[in-house]
Amino acid sequence: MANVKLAIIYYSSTGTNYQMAQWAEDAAKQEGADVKLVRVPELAPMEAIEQNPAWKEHYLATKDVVPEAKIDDLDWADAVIFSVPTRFGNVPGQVKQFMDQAGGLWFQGKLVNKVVSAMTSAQNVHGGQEATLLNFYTTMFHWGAIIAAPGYTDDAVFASGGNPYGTSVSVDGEGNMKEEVEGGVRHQVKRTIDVASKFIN
Ligand SMILES: Cc1cc2nc3c(=O)[nH]c(=O)nc-3n(C[C@H](O)[C@H](O)[C@H](O)COP(=O)(O)O)c2cc1C
Repeated sequence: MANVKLAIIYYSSTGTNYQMAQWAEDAAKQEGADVKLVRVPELAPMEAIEQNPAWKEHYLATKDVVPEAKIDDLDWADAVIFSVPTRFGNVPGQVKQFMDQAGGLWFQGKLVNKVVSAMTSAQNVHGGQEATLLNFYTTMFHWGAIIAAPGYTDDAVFASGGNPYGTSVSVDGEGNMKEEVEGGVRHQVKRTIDVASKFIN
């Protein structure tokens, strides 16, 4: 039985989605998947990043440590976990720019049947987490991808706030997560790998 090739593609300004992506990486390794953890390239000018100390600190801490996501990672992967923060109920421009480069793969039909699942964060408890995930999944419909949303398939979903579209968390002004969502992340990854394994073997 071949291992599922799982790309974990995240964007994070201040570390929340990086933490979620790291939990996802650990869970995927425990499931025996071939895992790539990659970050969506930063597009903001350094002057903007420097105005937010938390953003600057996270950017400098990860820029030479975590490989940048490449469109080839989408081609390589059987399954993809995305983790992206909420920007006014949608994905950050950095993520949109990355996804917009997938046109070539899409045209060749190479995104069909990718098994995908997404996670997010926002500052407020009701800050648009569900909207961000639904807006993101619209692109997945266009790919012909198979969305392995958590639904209510495990107690870990309820314990993580009960978002059936994908694990989501809220963060306070200091960047601390307000809910315990690690269990939800781990369940979402396991479910994504389980679904993907049905397509590759
Ligand atoms: C331009 C911008 C728009 C944002 N919009 C929202 C929003 O609509 N609702 C909300 O609760 N938080 C909003 N946030 C807060 C981010 O979602 C939050 O900082 C992010 O989830 C933290 O994730 P990170 O640490 O991985 O960057 C916004 C932040 C920025 C910079």
